[in-house]
Amino acid sequence: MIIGVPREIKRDEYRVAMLPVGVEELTAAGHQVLIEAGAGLGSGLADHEYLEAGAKLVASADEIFAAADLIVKVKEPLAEEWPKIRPGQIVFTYFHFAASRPLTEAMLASGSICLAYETLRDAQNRLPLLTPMSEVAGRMSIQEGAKYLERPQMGRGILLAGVPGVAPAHVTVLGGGIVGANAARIAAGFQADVTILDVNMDRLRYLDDVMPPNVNVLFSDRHTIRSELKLADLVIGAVLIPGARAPRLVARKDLRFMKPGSVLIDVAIDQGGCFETSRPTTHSDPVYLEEDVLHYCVTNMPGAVGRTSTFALCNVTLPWVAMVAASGIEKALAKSPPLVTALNICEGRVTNQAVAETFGFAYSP
Ligand SMILES: NC(=O)C1=CN([C@@H]2O[C@H](COP(=O)(O)OP(=O)(O)OC[C@H]3O[C@@H](n4cnc5c(N)ncnc54)[C@H](O)[C@@H]3O)[C@@H](O)[C@H]2O)C=CC1
Ligand SMILES: CC(=O)C(=O)O
Repeated sequence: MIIGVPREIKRDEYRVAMLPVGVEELTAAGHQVLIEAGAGLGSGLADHEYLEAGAKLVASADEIFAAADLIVKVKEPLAEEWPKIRPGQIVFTYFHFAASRPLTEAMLASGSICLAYETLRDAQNRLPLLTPMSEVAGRMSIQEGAKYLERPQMGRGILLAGVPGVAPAHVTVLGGGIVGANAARIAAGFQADVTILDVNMDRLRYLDDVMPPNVNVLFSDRHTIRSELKLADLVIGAVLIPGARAPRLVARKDLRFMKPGSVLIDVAIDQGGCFETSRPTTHSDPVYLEEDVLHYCVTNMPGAVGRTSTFALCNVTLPWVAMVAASGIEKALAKSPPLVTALNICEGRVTNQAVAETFGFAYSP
């Protein structure tokens, strides 16, 4: 199979979808890997490392999209990439379809086969291709939150840890999954006073067992969220209903409960965001004020720490790329139930129920 790895073109995206070791493994298995020149530079991976591993370096994304049977990417295809995607071409990447009707319509029209990292579920019901980036974003959310709580960054001038005689910050984490648990652990390490809210009681019991003593867990409902907003200096939005648009847990009118200069980090923005006032931002221009509350809504947080994130992502994606390349898409889907859960769009049909329901499209199981 011909596998193509284009350079990511999303703003401030420094990840690449394949490591040189991946190229070596795939070429040893008889496949050809095309990589766009410079694709790895943001992650500190030079072209010659890919060449030495057996890749063919190509000058433009056009050549990759024209030749490859399987495109392996990091972020969702952007509008300028849509016309390059061909009927029957397999595209394996983060899509987050529920956050974008235009992207969903474009991929339906392309006739391509869209495998989304973020919905692939393993036999234990986990999301193994989302997890590493959620670990990165969860940990990063606290370092970004700490920075934007500083007064020169428009925050309320709060040190997460406090000092002897002055209380630490209160950090509220909405959603206690991978992002939430990683955020809570880092915030707790900073000595902040942390609360995690979730609707899954088993998850709350687990978090209660494993988290340090400065982390409390609460059931997530409207009243508890409102009480937390009154206390919080920093709120992390980390809820997920796989495939679906993120539930809106905080309305604009709820922001009046918050202290001016407090900070919201909406990690769930890639699925549309869990605050009514969230809108996507970039690493170059990450924050804005709404109702005196600072919002940080970067859709590709791990992109800023490209080297860490590229290794973490490629470690988990390579076996799936290798499987699709070895078997072809039909056989791979037939033998791998997890791969079926990654299939969101197939040659003009929506094959993920949550995506179909989000936009009112017919669902083709
Ligand atoms: N902005 C970015 O760069 C990145 C964003 N993400 C996003 O972060 C989000 C969270 O991802 P994960 O932690 O991996 O998901 P996860 O599935 O591990 O955790 C989500 C948690 O939300 C909980 N939840 C659902 N509805 C809730 C509600 N109404 N109230 C409270 N909790 C609720 C679930 O029970 C679950 O524990 C996803 O949208 C993911 O795509 C992940 C990585 C990078
Ligand atoms: C999960 C995701 O969309 C990202 O890592 O950018």
